[in-house]
Amino acid sequence: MMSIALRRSHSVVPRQALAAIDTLLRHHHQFSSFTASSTDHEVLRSACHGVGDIRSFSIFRAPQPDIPYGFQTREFHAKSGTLNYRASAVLQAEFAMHEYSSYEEPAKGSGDDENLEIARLGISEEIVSALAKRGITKLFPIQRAVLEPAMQGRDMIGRARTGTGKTLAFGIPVLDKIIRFNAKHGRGRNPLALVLAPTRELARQVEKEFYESAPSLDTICVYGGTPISRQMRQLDYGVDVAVGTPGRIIDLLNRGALNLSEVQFVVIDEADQMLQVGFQEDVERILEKLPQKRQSMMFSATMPSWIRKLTQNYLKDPLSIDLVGDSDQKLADGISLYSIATEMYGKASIVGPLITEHAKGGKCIVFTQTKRDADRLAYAMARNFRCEALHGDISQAQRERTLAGFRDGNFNILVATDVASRGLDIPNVDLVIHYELPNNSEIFVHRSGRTGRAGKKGSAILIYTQDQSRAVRVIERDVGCRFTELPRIAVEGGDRDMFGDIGGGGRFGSSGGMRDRRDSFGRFGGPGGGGFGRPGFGRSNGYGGPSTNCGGNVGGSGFSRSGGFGEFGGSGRSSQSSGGGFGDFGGSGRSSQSGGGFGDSRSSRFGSFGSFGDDKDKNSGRKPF
Ligand SMILES: Nc1ncnc2c1ncn2[C@@H]1O[C@H](COP(=O)(O)OP(=O)(O)OP(=O)(O)O)[C@@H](O)[C@H]1O
Repeated sequence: MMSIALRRSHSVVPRQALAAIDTLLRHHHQFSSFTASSTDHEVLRSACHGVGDIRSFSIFRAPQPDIPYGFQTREFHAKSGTLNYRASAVLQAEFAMHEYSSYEEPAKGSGDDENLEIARLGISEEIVSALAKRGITKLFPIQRAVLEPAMQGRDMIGRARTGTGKTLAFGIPVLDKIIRFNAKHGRGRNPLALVLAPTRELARQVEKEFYESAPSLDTICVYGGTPISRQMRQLDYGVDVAVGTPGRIIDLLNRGALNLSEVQFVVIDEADQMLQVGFQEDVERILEKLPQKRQSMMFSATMPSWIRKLTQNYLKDPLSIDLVGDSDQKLADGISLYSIATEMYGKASIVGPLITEHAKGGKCIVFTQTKRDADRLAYAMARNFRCEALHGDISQAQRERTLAGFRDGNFNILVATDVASRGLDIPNVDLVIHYELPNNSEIFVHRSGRTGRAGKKGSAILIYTQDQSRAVRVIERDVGCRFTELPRIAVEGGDRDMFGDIGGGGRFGSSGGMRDRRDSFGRFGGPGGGGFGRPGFGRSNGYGGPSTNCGGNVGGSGFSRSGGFGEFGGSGRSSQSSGGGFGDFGGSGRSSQSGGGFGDSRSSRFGSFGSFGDDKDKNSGRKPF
């Protein structure tokens, strides 16, 4: 109880005081003799005596009618434990089930529209007004479909097109139930809801959406790459909803910082991506730790066997809500699709003109396959555009800054790997460019779905080379779409200057300059320095397999780079010592394409385009982000 009360002080208490609070929290086991009837004041006093330094807390103001001790306190559900936390998980779950089964859907209005009006659906006033402030007054179809069964406590597995509001589909019922529960039983320390997301960015976004929809609730977002101590402290203060990536959640469980015994709602968002990023085991371990009596909801774009297994093992009589179904069209309606053919060496050069013509000054995301490509392309484009790269090798803090900058319009072009392809909700992205074909049709749908969100319009352009035409047809078939073919764009500088138009190919061929870019671009035949034979490089069949990233070690001279390629020419293996750097593109081991070397890595991926529609990235076993 005390620690929860202290949590609220975070925003008003100076750092020294927080340090003292931390000390206090570390010693809170000493206060287990406090009775349920202790007032906050008594608790604090006793606590301060407990650590022998009441002066540390002189910043706490005298009790005021509504803000005792200068910070808000948290009311508790039940007076059960020594620390005055709410009742046991079992009891609570019983409360919850009882309570939620009493939810009655309001009488249906006469028109469809009325049934979508959020204010008329019996949802907590707090949520209704928070959503209204954000301009959200009517439910989207997936939200309408989920609301009633979710309010009745049904487990479910849901699916809907990108950008159609899945987060609020599960968010509204979960938040509403917690608000009702807290109103009746007071608030507790351990989370009542747990949301698992496959990426940090997605977790943050879900938490933001939750927080903005029910500001009175305490939400926490936990993920790796950020100090765990802060998250532990926040958990100690008490939360209503925990959102996070499975890895960090396991870490917090192992440290005893996260107690899932009171979780009543669990949501697995983007469940199939959990599989792709290798979180299966963690997800299952977490699910094992949850109380049996709970409501489970899962959202997944596809149903690979692991998801089916999860559904069978962890969901009770789940309802399937599928707003995509076998419908041919898998993309949201507002997205116009274009394709454009180019030579491999000309790809980078046409990105600029495409952006100028189709994004019209608005936001654009360019998707590459590899982190290195994202860096190189962003670097090259930065000459003419405000643009940044986003991928998994960039530190978490920088990733967050980059996303915030993109959201806020500080720059308009994001060059990203598939780390940004799923779930990210960035308002008003006008254009998505598939600089390289995605590994499969699902990824195509997710990447394209970064535009045309929430009923808005947008465009997606797929850049392909002639020998990838078949793969383009496969996407059309799988996604149920048809690309409008754009006229080819003439590439200035011919095949010797693939980055010429956007970044100045000459720069990258030289041996000076930035390490990363220097070797990358030099390798690929920038006129200033690389210039080794594209054809030879292009025809290097059979490289690939478990390649390691060695580009950074390659020196600036064309000689060493071309030496590297020699290594790749048919060795089937790249290694750090080979000096080639081609390993960055860790392809499938099937390069069928001749032409620019840069292109080879990609063509290698799509040499195996038969993997379209599969669950897994079959290309290299490496994650693209
Ligand atoms: N009922 C609504 N009215 C207006 N806007 C909404 C509504 N519901 C959600 N939105 C907005 O629509 C956008 C897309 O929602 P969300 O990110 O939940 O989509 P999604 O279906 O999860 O997409 P993805 O499949 O790409 O993850 C968000 O900006 C969200 O705030």
